Amino acid sequence: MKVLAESGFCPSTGIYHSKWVSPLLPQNPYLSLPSFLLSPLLPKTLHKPAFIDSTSGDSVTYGQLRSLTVTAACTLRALGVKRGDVVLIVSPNSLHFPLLVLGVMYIGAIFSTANPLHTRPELQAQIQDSNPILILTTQEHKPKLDGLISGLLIMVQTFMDDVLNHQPQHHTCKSSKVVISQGETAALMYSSGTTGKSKAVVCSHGNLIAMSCLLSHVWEAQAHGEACKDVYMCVVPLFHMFGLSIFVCGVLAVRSTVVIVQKYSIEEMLVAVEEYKVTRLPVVPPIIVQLVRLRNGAKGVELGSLKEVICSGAPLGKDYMECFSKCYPHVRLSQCYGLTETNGPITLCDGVSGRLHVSIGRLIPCLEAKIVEVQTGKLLPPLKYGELCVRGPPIMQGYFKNQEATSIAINEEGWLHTGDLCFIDTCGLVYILDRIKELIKYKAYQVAPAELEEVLLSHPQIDDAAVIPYPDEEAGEIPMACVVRSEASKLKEIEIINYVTTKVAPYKRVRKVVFLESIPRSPSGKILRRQLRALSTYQRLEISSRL
Ligand SMILES: CC(C)(COP(=O)(O)OP(=O)(O)OC[C@H]1O[C@@H](n2cnc3c(N)ncnc32)[C@H](O)[C@@H]1OP(=O)(O)O)[C@@H](O)C(=O)NCCC(=O)NCCSC(=O)/C=C/c1ccc(O)cc1
Repeated sequence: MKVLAESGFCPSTGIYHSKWVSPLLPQNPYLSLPSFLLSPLLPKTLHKPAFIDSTSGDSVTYGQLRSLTVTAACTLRALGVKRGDVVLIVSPNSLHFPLLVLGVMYIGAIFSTANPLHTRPELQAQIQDSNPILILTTQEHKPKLDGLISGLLIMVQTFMDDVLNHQPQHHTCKSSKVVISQGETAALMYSSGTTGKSKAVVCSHGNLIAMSCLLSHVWEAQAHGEACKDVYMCVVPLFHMFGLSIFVCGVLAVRSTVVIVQKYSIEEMLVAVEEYKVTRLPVVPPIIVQLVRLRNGAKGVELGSLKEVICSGAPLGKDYMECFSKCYPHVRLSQCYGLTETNGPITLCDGVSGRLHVSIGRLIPCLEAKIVEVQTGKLLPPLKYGELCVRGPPIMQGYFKNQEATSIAINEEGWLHTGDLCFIDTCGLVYILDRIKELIKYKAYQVAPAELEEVLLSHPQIDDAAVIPYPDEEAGEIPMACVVRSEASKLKEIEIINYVTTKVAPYKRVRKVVFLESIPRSPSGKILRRQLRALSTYQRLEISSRL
């Protein structure tokens, strides 16, 4: 088997291999994510802050994180949470969030999250699917959850008060430590996948341990063994995989510090970057857009400590990349790419510079990729584009209780379909051209058209509907509804927008409507989304010619 050194492509198998030497992943089959991340702590790490709250300045050191994880685990046990039980967290970012993740996983329970902006019916659907025994939430979000669960509903603050009050007893808890195998489920993280409604991704301890090791391997190489000196800022949600993988798996593995921002605003972020001398800032494209606008608005932001801004979660326009580099010449802008289904980033820009930053980087160690021609299934060599499929240790176990969706996403050989149209160049750099999957990305949040179509069809005056992405400078894309009104209906755009608004989380709102005679469908009834997207392009041309 001959692998081409530059691209990592093997012509005889059609597989692309990571160019990184694979680090040895932990071989012990009985290892949990918390034990892997926190067991061996050097004396100098014990007193180093792992997490800092940007507003209050409160912090949790690595030593405290370890002991509080054990106490949180004991407190959960005392509440009746057992191995295999699901614990759902409905909370925005906070200093306690990572501790809750680790505490739940420490006793072999399963950690799950929901966006706190979800409506009561959206939360109810998720609760019915994962059946949590305990929900931890905040006062603000409690009313939406009251009565939805037969188990316990506890405030994060109350839970934390309990944890902090019981700390001295943690030795008794330690003695009852559970032996957890790498194959056990650690988390259920919801994702729309390539099609349909939200589904729970089953993440094993082994998946998350692999992600931690692989991120740490690349970051250490990039920082010449001094990755612990970096200070990260967390402005993206920890309840999604992008945030969770970077700020819990990656950062703890390299023993860096994370400054957590509870509620994002560009002003708060910039003040905190300066105050805490942040060096690496993972963001999503709308934040880059805001940073560029701010600089163009001549506000004096220097971001002197910042070395790298890492953008992911949705496509970043080339123009904005160029503007950003002009506005902030001392800051390297790089991209990375991953899915909830890959448990975090699977490509990283490891120091690429110049024009190459339009690439999403190279495959992380231990990852294999294929570029598959969509029509024929043929495997393609460098510079030819097709669907990116990936295989390796961080790839999910499957979708929870959903064999059908799992077998569509992952084939028998373990290849995950990403639903993204990509090519890999002769140097092994990966580029995304387009999305084959149905997803819409509003501010890098996933919006599943099928979910909004169901809401639209529930309106008595709507006969048929389809939802497609419509480009938007600030949000990346907005959901646009194509609607067929029932006969004699005079339903207006604003009425439809308001109707959907009452039923879904704010980021899923339909923000534009067009009325059609019919929705183009295949003979089997499938919406022909490409045709509709062409129509949306036509609409834009029409609008701009009228301006
Ligand atoms: C920081 C952002 C960019 C901006 O925040 P924002 O502008 O303050 O707004 P929000 O997003 O918090 O809120 C959305 C909407 O809800 C509204 N909202 C707010 N709270 C309220 C309220 N209490 N009442 C009613 N309305 C409200 C808010 O005003 C806003 O409305 P609008 O202005 O119309 O957009 C935020 O959108 C954000 O964090 N986006 C990132 C999302 C994200 O993490 N995506 C990744 C998903 S996981 C995944 O798919 C991939 C995994 C992955 C893995 C590895 C990788 O490398 C890459 C990816």
